Amino acid sequence: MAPVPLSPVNVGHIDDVQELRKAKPTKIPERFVRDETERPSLSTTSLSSAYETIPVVDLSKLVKGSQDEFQTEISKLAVSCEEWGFFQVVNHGIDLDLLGSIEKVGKEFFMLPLEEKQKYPMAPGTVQGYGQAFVFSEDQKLDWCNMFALGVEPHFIRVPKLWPTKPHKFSETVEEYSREVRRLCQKLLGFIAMSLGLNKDTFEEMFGVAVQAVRMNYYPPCPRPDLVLGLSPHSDGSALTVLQQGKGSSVGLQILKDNTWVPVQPHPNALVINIGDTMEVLTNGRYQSVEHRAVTDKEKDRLSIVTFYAPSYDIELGPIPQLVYGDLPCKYKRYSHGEYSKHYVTNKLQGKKTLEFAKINQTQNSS
Ligand SMILES: O=C(O)CCC(=O)C(=O)O
Ligand SMILES: [Fe+2]
Repeated sequence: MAPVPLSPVNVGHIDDVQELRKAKPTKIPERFVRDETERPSLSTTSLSSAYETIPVVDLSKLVKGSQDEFQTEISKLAVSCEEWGFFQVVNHGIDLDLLGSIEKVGKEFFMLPLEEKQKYPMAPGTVQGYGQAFVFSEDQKLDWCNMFALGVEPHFIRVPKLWPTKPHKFSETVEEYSREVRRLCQKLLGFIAMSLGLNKDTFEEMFGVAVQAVRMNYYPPCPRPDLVLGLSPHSDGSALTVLQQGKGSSVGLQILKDNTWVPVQPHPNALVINIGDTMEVLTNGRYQSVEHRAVTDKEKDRLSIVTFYAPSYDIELGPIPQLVYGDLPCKYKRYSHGEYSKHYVTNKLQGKKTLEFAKINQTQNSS
């Protein structure tokens, strides 16, 4: 969430999705209706939950398991990162009451009257505050989602006037939650480094004071879930993302695996972790970010609370030398996360297109 200069972007009128729903339109407004190829049609969605479920990693076995348990779990972590780019983590060490509290204040925020939420507006072309991010033109399709996002760490990325005073305890819960999630990211990065045969501190040492942002996505029920998307397909610009799904909400997150959209079944008390574009670059493509999207439900609403964790904006990074070897060419260039973040937040969500920014043209590279 790099601070982006305000540019005069003409995004046209963006309907607030909760207000739209209250008005009960007989037809979904055209700006939300996806072209046929983009609709969440059943043909491209896996229905077989039996074997198509993302792996579950037990963090307690990595932190304090026996040597055998550690080995089994670290191999599972490696397979999860390499083959799925996604996993769910259980026994993650974050107090379940805190997960309940952030969900509660998040929901309460979205239930506030529109005028109250609009005290924290997301200006066109920016990504913090209440509104819809990643909208850059009048003819761009809109997601069936209201968002509220905050830069959290380091402090200079915070925009204090966007931190809500209502609901009571919102801001202090975000603080406490973010502290715990930061610790979790640090632990996970240590084990991810080990799963690659690297020193445990590799990422923490490279990252400097890591950038952390939180985004809450609220998806109201939609009368025509077959026509709209809750969130457009994208990969995250982060190194790691931690996603919490509201308890009892509909299944909304889908990930693209072998050209099929696989739904992520919420696992009780687990957090969903995914590899972001930055990790793909640092591992020279060994752990790749994976395209994902959110779909909506006819009856149920859904809240997701998403934390993005990334290196400091000003440190130049590139593929880790130990992961560029043999005849494996270096596939990505060096740049700072600030540069990437600026590129990411000034483009619409479009699958993995944003990562083209980082790729080295292989023909050029080998000549
Ligand atoms: O709501 C979800 O499950 C997906 C959210 C997401 O991918 C994001 O905020 O980057
Ligand atoms: Fe995402």
